[in-house]
Amino acid sequence: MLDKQGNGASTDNRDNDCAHNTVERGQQRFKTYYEEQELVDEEEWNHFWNTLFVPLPACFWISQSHPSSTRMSALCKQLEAYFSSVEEVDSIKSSIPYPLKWFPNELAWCLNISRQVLKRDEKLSKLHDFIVEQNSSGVINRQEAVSMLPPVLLQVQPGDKVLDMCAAPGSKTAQLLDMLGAKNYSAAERQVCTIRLSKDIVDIHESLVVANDSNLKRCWMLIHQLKRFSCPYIVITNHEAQKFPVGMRFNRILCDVPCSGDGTLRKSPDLWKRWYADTGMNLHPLQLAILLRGCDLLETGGKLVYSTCSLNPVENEAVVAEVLRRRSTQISLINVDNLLSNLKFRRGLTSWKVKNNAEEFGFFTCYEEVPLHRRKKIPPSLFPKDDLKDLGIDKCIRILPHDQDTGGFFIAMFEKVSRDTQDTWQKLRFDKEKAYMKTRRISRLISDDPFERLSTVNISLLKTIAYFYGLDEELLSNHLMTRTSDAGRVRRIYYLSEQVKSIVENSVGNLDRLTTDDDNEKYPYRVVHGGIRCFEAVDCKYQVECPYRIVFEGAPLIALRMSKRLEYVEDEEVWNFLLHVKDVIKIAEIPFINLRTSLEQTSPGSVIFCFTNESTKDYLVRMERVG
Ligand SMILES: C[S@@+](CC[C@H](N)C(=O)[O-])C[C@H]1O[C@@H](n2cnc3c(N)ncnc32)[C@H](O)[C@@H]1O
Repeated sequence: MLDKQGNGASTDNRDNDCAHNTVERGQQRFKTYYEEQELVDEEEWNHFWNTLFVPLPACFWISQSHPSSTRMSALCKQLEAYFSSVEEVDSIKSSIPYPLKWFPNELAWCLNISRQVLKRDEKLSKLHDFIVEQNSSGVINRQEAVSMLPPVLLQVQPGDKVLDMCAAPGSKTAQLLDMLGAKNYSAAERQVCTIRLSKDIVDIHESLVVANDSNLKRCWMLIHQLKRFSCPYIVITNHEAQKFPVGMRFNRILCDVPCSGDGTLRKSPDLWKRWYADTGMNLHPLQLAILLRGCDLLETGGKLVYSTCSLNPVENEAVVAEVLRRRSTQISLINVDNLLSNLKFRRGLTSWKVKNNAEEFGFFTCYEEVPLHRRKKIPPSLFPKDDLKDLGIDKCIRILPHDQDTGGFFIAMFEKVSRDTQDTWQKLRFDKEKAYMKTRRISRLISDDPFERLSTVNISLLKTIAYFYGLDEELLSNHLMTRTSDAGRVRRIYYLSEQVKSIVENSVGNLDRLTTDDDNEKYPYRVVHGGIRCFEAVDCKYQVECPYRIVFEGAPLIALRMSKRLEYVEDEEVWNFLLHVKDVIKIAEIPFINLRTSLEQTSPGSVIFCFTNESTKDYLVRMERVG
């Protein structure tokens, strides 16, 4: 291993220790590369370098959409005060929580202690258990501090159309959904089937969040991560972001591209042995293509955040500068200083060198130095040019690990200042047609069950549900969809907002119904998931009028519109009683006469109780009468 000064430190078994050697070589490559880039001043180097070997503090953000968020914020402040007053125990003293000053409303906190120590130190076991519990119940979300920055900058508002181009595993999408006001239901709430009746869910339908990732398995991770937000306006798509279908425009785009990730070396020291300058260079064309497509998908006046957890200028400034050149009349960089007061950051670099991989310690300073036979692999866009100041590259920001005890990160924020030029538009149309033809060819290979309107697949089922729950037939007809065209095989029924519906109706599975010459912007999306599940089939052993129950996620949305099987309850005792019902209870054993009578008069199927008492207001309980 290198010592903290970056010199080779000898260990007795070094020659035999292959793993150590590979780590050491990675560290040496990193050191040579970034010293050459003059990422930090010479006198700062040791501080920067040493920090890379210190584990990261544990950080989390508090979900503002969670009913316990106010309580949690207050608790963090109390903990801060309490820990500050404890004197004798070092591990406790050093774990004083502190709020991230740049995060709005003091909703993000760090403990001055790594996750590993928090796990191991017995004195901190209660704190550790508490954090794990709060994390699994969705009140807090553990995330590296710098990785919380892009959603903070995007400042999404209800009504926004948001695209997260490389979204998996979804920590930033979760933050975006939380900011949009999507309701976040805790595991505990799920267990007891209690949910908040959220009136604003009606008003936020106009929002749209498309979470995309090119890796299908990681799209499934996205579904898992995001399902705690009961949200009719989310779509998860599976595209290479650089080829994301053009047509629909977004006013907020997150472009958190795949990168070499050397800003995460503190969290994942394993990366040292895989650290090569080539990684960043090889990713540069993909990052450039994704960002270009992002800019093309942006509405005029819309904002896009480009981010990487890499320190490497070829993945950062070089990509941003090239996009500014190629879309010079349409986009510009935004100065983020005012949005991030209290955050220490460095301005975008205006000079860097490109690694010459033919030589161990060689660098090119300009494109002209690249031999002709290697120019195919080393594009000119990797190099700094004289125009960087004019392009405003200093508006990009780089967060260095030693400045405030974080990981490394890079961010550039763009605004679309004018519409696409005719040229860009022609090219996009061409891309679109190519994508359409290609998707047509491969569509038979994709086992993608298309979304179908329930009204088309099985209108009598729709009518049964509408009648049974007292729901408006027209509303259901407009929003309910299922993923089969076989009337007899409908198991899950989803509620999709208008915009989500229009996306899924343009999906690969519906390809045969699309045409490219349609001015209505038809293009095939590959939809993995959309909207919110509301009903599912039950295989009943007893007689039911409607064999479809209301599922947990969809209940707040559906309950608001039900005129049957919905009871308002004031008595707080009933609430406490229902919370503690385990599994099945006999109606005759219910100690509350009103509740008992009401259930006796209700036929089998889902029933929803809404609570009106001050302390339980806006919560509801979903129960099944099973016989
Ligand atoms: C840096 S991670 C994104 C992290 C994510 N934004 C979050 O906060 O949880 C990059 C993601 O990009 C995906 N990816 C890689 N190449 C892609 C491409 N061409 N188009 C879209 N996604 C891609 C990877 O599967 C990976 O999930």
